[in-house]
Amino acid sequence: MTALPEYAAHPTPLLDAQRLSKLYPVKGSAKGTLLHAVDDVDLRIGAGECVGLVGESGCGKSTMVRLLARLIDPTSGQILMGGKDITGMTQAKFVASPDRGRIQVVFQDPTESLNPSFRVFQAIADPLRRLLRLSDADEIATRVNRAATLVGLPRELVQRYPHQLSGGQRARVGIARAIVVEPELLILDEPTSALDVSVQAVILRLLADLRARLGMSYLFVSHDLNVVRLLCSRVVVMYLGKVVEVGPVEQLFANPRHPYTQALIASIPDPARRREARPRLDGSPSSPISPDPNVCRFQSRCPRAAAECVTTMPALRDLGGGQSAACHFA
Ligand SMILES: Nc1ncnc2c1ncn2[C@@H]1O[C@H](COP(=O)(O)OP(=O)(O)OP(=O)(O)O)[C@@H](O)[C@H]1O
Repeated sequence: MTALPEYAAHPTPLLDAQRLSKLYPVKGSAKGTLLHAVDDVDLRIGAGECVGLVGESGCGKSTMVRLLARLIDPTSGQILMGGKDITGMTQAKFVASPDRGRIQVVFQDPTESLNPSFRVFQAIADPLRRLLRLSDADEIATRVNRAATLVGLPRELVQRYPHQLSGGQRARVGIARAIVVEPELLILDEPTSALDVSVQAVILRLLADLRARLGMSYLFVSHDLNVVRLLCSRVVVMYLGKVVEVGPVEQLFANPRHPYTQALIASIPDPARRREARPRLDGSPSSPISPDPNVCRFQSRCPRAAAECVTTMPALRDLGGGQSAACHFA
């Protein structure tokens, strides 16, 4: 796919994937039949930029994540990190290279990515030892404690095992493990989909805060367009292994060009329609605290018309301070 004009805003991208492909043999089919899990994809992420990657299940998002983090080798194509080709070496060599710490991934299910026999401290210290080859105990402790504080993990939890934590706390440990090596790019692969809705909102706000504080770039992979709209400035839409549309988030939502993007946006639940269909429980249209969990309690003070509210997650609308910190229009 040729570069689109919006890339011009990032002339020297932090990450520049060029014509990236990953082909898998199809089991049970005629010999030589290949599945194009990722098919000739260009993707650029600017320094400090938050890019959303969306698409339906099976379109190739996770394969893209694994390729970009060099967890698997591409069939063809190049990945440049700060202008340096990181596909020149095999995945096995990349793991041992200093570039490994520049890209970190927060996976979907924190439980799966945490070693059950590691206490939280060990879990966060592990990438420092493995990727940065640190061995000084004081330096490791300082860095682990700093990362734990940044993600809001209380000190007393640092000596616990993963099974002694809540889902939200485990998610924080997963994020701390990723940021402890101070990556330039954080890839978030559906980071909240395994969490309760109320915890999702808190973790999304934490991620937004961390990006603002640490200046990292994010690739935010999600099937939830509302969340992508809240957090990202640019969106990449994948369909059947290909990128079919790229654009600034508001432009893409206002004027989707590709039929698949149009269908994705049309499938977003319309909160305004739900509100009309459902009678107010207290019978009072002006009640400041809505009993309807699908109606934002800050709606009366919101500069946007109710129909324009992008947030369908009730808890995300309810983060306090008169207007949600995560609200796109706050
Ligand atoms: N190791 C593999 N071997 C063979 N096929 C694979 C492999 N990994 C992924 N695929 C196939 O590649 C395609 C893309 O899979 P991928 O997991 O990247 O999609 P996805 O968009 O992340 O889906 P989901 O949102 O459900 O995780 C799918 O058809 C999948 O079956």
